[in-house]
Amino acid sequence: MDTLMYINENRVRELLDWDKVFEVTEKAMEAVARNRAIQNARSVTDLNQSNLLFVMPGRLNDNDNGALGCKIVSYFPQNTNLPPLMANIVLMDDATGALQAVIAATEITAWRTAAASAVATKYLHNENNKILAIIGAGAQAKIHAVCLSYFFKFEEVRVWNRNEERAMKLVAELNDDGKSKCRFTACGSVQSCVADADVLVTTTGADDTLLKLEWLKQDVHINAVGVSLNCREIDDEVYKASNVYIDHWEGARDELKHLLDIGIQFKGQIGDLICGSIKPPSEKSITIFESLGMAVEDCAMARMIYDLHVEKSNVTDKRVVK
Ligand SMILES: NC(=O)C1=CN([C@@H]2O[C@H](COP(=O)(O)OP(=O)(O)OC[C@H]3O[C@@H](n4cnc5c(N)ncnc54)[C@H](O)[C@@H]3O)[C@@H](O)[C@H]2O)C=CC1
Ligand SMILES: O=C([O-])C1=[NH+]CCC1
Repeated sequence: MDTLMYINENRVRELLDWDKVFEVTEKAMEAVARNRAIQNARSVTDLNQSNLLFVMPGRLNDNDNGALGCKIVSYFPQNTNLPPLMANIVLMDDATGALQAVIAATEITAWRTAAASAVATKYLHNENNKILAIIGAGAQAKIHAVCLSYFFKFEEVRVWNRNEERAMKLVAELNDDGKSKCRFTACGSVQSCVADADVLVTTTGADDTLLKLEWLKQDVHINAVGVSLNCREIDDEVYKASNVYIDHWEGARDELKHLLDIGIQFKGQIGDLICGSIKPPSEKSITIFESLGMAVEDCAMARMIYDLHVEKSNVTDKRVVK
């Protein structure tokens, strides 16, 4: 009988660990700069100007984390009983292209996106990180609060959301969790949230501008995570005053045309910083990591989860479709 190996969200959650996810994500970002990754610009299907379908194929050439895979992500922002963003990865045998497993990737997407921001923060703003400001209070906001407070010594993590109640609910949850020593607070305005912030994360994908240059510290690092067809959550003046980094050129040329159109020249990929082929700015300046998300990060994560699952479950027959 044919059997399909499906690794579900609960099992994926059991196997995730921040140090490992950071290592795998950093290696995938580095592999992009070393030309050991294949990923074209992804396909983004506009279902109705709000709901989106992303198809993200990639291949990562790496002894430990190498993989061939394709992630399919749906983003239905109005979902209430289901997560707005849901994803699955089809993992294939690198040598033959045969199907190996289908892996639930909603958690993977959250974790590797936050880990990519942590990697970017490590290379662009590794010191004096006291205040973290997060714009938005959805899945990405929550996972960034958890991840960045795990890797950096923030004293305070502030959250702003257009619906303040949701921000208050999220910070109550984070404070109750007790895993982090820092204080989580909700703010009534974007301006009060970002004032004096050392690191900032934007997670709304809003098509109206939320973030103004005059509110920001002169050397704040921004992880710009929101992605939508018309994402404008950061004002053009902020980009013009900043050193802007990307995760991969193929995606940036396709999905960040609006920034190229206003004359922004990207300084390079985060992987280039990891390899040392480019250096972070020597002068005090605002830095932005314009995160789109990469298929090869998902390939690396899928390989990690598959290997851990097989090892820990004593799976003897690794073939999926017989
Ligand atoms: N860079 C990357 O690798 C990834 C980026 N994303 C993007 O991150 C964003 C957030 O994803 P999730 O947290 O899963 O979504 P979510 O739906 O759980 O959270 C979105 C948050 O943004 C707020 N928001 C939405 N529209 C807004 C507006 N016009 N003004 C102010 N606030 C607004 C919502 O109130 C909510 O707090 C999306 O744009 C998604 O496409 C998601 C996964 C990976
Ligand atoms: O990389 C990713 O998975 C996504 N980026 C934007 C929405 C989903």
